[in-house]
Amino acid sequence: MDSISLSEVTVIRRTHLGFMHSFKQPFSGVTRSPKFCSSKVEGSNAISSSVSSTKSQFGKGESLARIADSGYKMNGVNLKNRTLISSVKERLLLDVYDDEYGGVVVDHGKLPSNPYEFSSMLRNSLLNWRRKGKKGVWLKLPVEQSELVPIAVKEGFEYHHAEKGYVMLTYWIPEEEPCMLPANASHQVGVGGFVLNQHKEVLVVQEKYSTSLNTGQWKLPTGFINESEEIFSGAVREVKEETGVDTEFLEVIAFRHAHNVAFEKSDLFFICMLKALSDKIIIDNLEIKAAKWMPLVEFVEQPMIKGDKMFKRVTEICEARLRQRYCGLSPHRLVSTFDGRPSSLYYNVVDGNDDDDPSHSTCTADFY
Ligand SMILES: NC(=O)C1=CN([C@@H]2O[C@H](COP(=O)(O)OP(=O)(O)OC[C@H]3O[C@@H](n4cnc5c(N)ncnc54)[C@H](O)[C@@H]3O)[C@@H](O)[C@H]2O)C=CC1
Repeated sequence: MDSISLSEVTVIRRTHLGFMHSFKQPFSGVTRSPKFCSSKVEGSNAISSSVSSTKSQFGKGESLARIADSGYKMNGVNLKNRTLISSVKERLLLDVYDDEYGGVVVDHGKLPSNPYEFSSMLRNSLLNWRRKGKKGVWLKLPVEQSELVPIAVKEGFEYHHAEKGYVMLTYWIPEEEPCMLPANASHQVGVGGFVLNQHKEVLVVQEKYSTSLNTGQWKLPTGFINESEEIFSGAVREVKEETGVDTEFLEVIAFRHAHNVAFEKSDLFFICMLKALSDKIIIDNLEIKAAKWMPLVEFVEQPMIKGDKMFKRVTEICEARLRQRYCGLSPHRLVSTFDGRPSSLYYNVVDGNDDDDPSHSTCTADFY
């Protein structure tokens, strides 16, 4: 770990005590004393005078290591050896690891439980990171330590994203450079299942909750995929959950990209063709009012389908696929050296005579 300069220690001690002083009441989260950010606080004089006399002895920027070697005593703490210094430094700075972009990620497993300690360590760490030329700071605060959130915000951290168990905050240090931290995830991902049975009937549902425009309309089963879930398995799961029908995923037939759909987030909606493996319908009463098999010709003639450019086009594409005049995308599991992880690449092979992998042809799959 790097040494920390005396001038930094001055600031550290002053801000730490200043913070402690401002909390005469038990820590209360958002409400805080106006003295929170003040460095001119009662009790800091003794420290600054004692440190300034040390400054004249060692000069500005002198390292703690040298002070320790000299057996210097500061505020009753005898800094007489490096072990002690290292323990002082450990208490002063948050544990972090470097990221690959010149920034740091705070180790959330080693956050101090005491808010006062956290505040002090965060300030000291910011000074230290700034001095080292660090760029972005990622600070994940678990819900069990939510009392630390207002402290970080007060120090200039911004919300990046939140999940049930934590909030992630970020801080961009270089004032002269634009913030390069990537924004939070911008999209939700939905799936819709076009399921046909051997009688050329489409599986359709009526949603329990819908806009007045959609009320009573028969539509394809739709839903959202879960975190770490594949599009192909999400589509099969959604159809099964809503209707009880088992299916096999065949192809992504098209996808729609829309913006400002859910709390300013965009929406990617993958329309998937699935092969029915069972017929029996058991609806999910929580989400679905009714479900049934509807003849394809009847489905196409519905006013909501005929009168809507998007639904009409989707249906036309599905029909073209049934006539084998169109080819969707099927998933292929691959491991890339880029990240060493398996992932799904969706593509098709038009003529089926691909020397590399003829089985990749997707246009010949049967639907029923
Ligand atoms: N529903 C439709 O007619 C259409 C849906 N899509 C796409 O399908 C995908 C999934 O959308 P939908 O099935 O409409 O999802 P949705 O908005 O109906 O949500 C799915 C289910 O989550 C629950 N839910 C959602 N928000 C809730 C809330 N605020 N409070 C309580 N429960 C809530 C409900 O049980 C709901 O049935 C999206 O990508 C969307 O763009 C595309 C075109 C039409």
